[in-house]
Amino acid sequence: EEVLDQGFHLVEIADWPEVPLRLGQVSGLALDSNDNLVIFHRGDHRWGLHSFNNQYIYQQQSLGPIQQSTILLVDPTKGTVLKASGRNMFYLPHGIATDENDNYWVTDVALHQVFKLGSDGGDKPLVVLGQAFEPGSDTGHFCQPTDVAVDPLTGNVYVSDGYCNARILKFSPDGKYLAHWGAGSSDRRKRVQFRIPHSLAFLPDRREICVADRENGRIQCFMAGSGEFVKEIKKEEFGDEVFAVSYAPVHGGLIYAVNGEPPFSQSSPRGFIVNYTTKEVLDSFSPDTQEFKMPHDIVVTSDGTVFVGDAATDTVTKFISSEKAEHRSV
Ligand SMILES: O=C(N[C@@H](O)C(=O)O)c1ccccc1
Repeated sequence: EEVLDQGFHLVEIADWPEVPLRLGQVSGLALDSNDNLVIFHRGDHRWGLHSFNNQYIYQQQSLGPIQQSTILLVDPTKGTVLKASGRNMFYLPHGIATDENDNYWVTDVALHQVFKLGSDGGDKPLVVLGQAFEPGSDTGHFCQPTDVAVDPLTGNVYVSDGYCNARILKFSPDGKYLAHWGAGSSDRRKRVQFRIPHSLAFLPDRREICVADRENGRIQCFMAGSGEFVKEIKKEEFGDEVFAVSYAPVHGGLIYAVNGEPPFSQSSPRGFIVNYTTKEVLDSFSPDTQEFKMPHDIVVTSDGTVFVGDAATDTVTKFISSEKAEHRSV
């Protein structure tokens, strides 16, 4: 029978960007207050099997920081670079988020640090959290922190920490430690043992923070104020790993996610749109031109345009809903 088409089917815009962006590993994506795309990439640095020793100490410090601009502000329609920054600061970029004033919050897994950068593109950070190149698990250290999300109402900052910790921390807008939960959670009822909390999404209409609990192949959502567990979204379609999560406060709340390559890679990773309330998978999508290899972050604009950054193909792919695609002037 004709499946009710709620217009959630996403199709790739193959002619975006108009000019190649010459990216390194794309680790993080964000949107600014004008729905411009922010890309956080690794230039000529790559995260490989020998990047860290077994104490999580970065082994390539001698390479120095990435000399290319690691933060690109990109026009969502053309793909042209509006502003480039983040030179000579980072070693292994990972997550990025914007706050209400279009400041950037970023994480670097080699530095084990979190930075707040002014939107003027100045390279002197406004806030630095953690100790350079020093992994740790107290409130002044991170271990390969993966992402940041900002509560637009309070300005509070959430950090998912990380590959070698298993927790979410909460800071004030100026970087004061407020709370954390995760491994050893205070919420005994719902053990929240994360296995690589890899990506964060703030839900402004629900005042929740959701995390892509990567190796558990699930998304978990918590009350932003208390850290109290709210719900878990774990779908057969996700397979073993969920790499990133994003959210649109429309149609009752839509969760966007990308998964990891299934074992023995019989199929390629995909993007998913899930109804937050019913947990129903409304659509799954992948590029027509080049299959996803390691889709690493995903963002959705206010008009439903989706961007996915891939840390293995070094690309960003743009998708719009098929109904919009039909009306595109060619
Ligand atoms: O997960 C990994 N990488 C990606 O998430 C990333 O590049 O952020 C990774 C893990 C171990 C060794 C090498 C890479």
